[in-house]
Amino acid sequence: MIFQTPAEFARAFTALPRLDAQARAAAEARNGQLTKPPGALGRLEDLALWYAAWRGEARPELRAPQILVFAGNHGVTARGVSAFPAAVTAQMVANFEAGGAAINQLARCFGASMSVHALRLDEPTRDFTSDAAMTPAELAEALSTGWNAVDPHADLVVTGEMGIGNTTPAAAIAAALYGGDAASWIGRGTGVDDAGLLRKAEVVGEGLQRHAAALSDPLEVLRCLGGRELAAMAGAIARARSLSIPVILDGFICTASASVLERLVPGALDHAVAGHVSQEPGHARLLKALNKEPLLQLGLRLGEGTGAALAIGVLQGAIACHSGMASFAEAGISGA
Ligand SMILES: Cc1cc2ncn([C@H]3O[C@H](COP(=O)(O)O)[C@@H](O)[C@H]3O)c2cc1C
Ligand SMILES: O=C(O)c1cccnc1
Repeated sequence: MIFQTPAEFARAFTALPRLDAQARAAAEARNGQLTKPPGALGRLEDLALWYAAWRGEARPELRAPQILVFAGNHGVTARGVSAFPAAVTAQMVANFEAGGAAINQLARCFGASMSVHALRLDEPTRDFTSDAAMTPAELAEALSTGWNAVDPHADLVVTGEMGIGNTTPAAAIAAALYGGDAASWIGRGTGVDDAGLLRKAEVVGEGLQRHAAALSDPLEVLRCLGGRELAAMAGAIARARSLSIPVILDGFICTASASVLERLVPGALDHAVAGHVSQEPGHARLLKALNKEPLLQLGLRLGEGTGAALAIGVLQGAIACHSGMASFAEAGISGA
């Protein structure tokens, strides 16, 4: 599907499939019989039930996790908002393709397929303090790239990103969607110093002011303040929902992209869990706003999908226990 306009995307992202309540009930009944004290596997139990409900199976398996890494460049880097030069985005894409990045190692660890999608790296989005980051056609193209990248046969999707400067648009999107001043949503990203932090707050504040009239529409928030890789992540997460494929969200940037969908259609992220909470201070705040409890807290501040990839391991464990354990009756074990 190629969306010509953001409105076409919005039309495709309506009448979303719901979780399978029957499968969930059957999975819950099964969970109650397994050879452990009730609730002893803690959040792993909730995780297995969530996965079963979205896969429509009482005893699901996780066979084909798909990691999608989207890359984009940002005009706002001219404002000195990152500790690294914009050229690093393309250099890291080459590193992903050569298998040398953190996400490559984690994808291999957890048996996930991984693909990298560079979005017009030689055409950075416009600096959002002076102009909308993208035209409607550019936004539609990036949403389409993400939408089409999802393998309909995948049974789990993780979206990651690479884009020097992109903690700044992520903060701007979060502020536009959930309110609060710019300073409360920014963080050090790749490691900017105190002066860099002040610049980021200023830049986000200017962007919010510049586009104030447009910010009641979530797709306009994404178009005016976002970036191509953020839009592609939103497109992929939306497509996964339309296919009832569960999603693990990564860090601040991924979660900011996903928030656009939740604002567009309340409940749009019911098929998604938060893989981790990153060091970027806005991330914990955004997860609270979305009412999502992160699975891991490891002090990561990398992106690329790394935190979500690690959480694939947790989900694998949850599903292995749920679907593989014996019941009390099968094992001949006495109940409480
Ligand atoms: C070598 C390198 C690899 C990365 N992988 C992810 N990021 C992360 O850092 C960037 C966001 O931080 P900021 O807004 O401060 O630029 C994004 O590219 C993100 O994916 C990286 C950054 C660098 C330098
Ligand atoms: O939370 C994230 O995803 C993140 C934080 C810092 C840099 N890159 C990504």
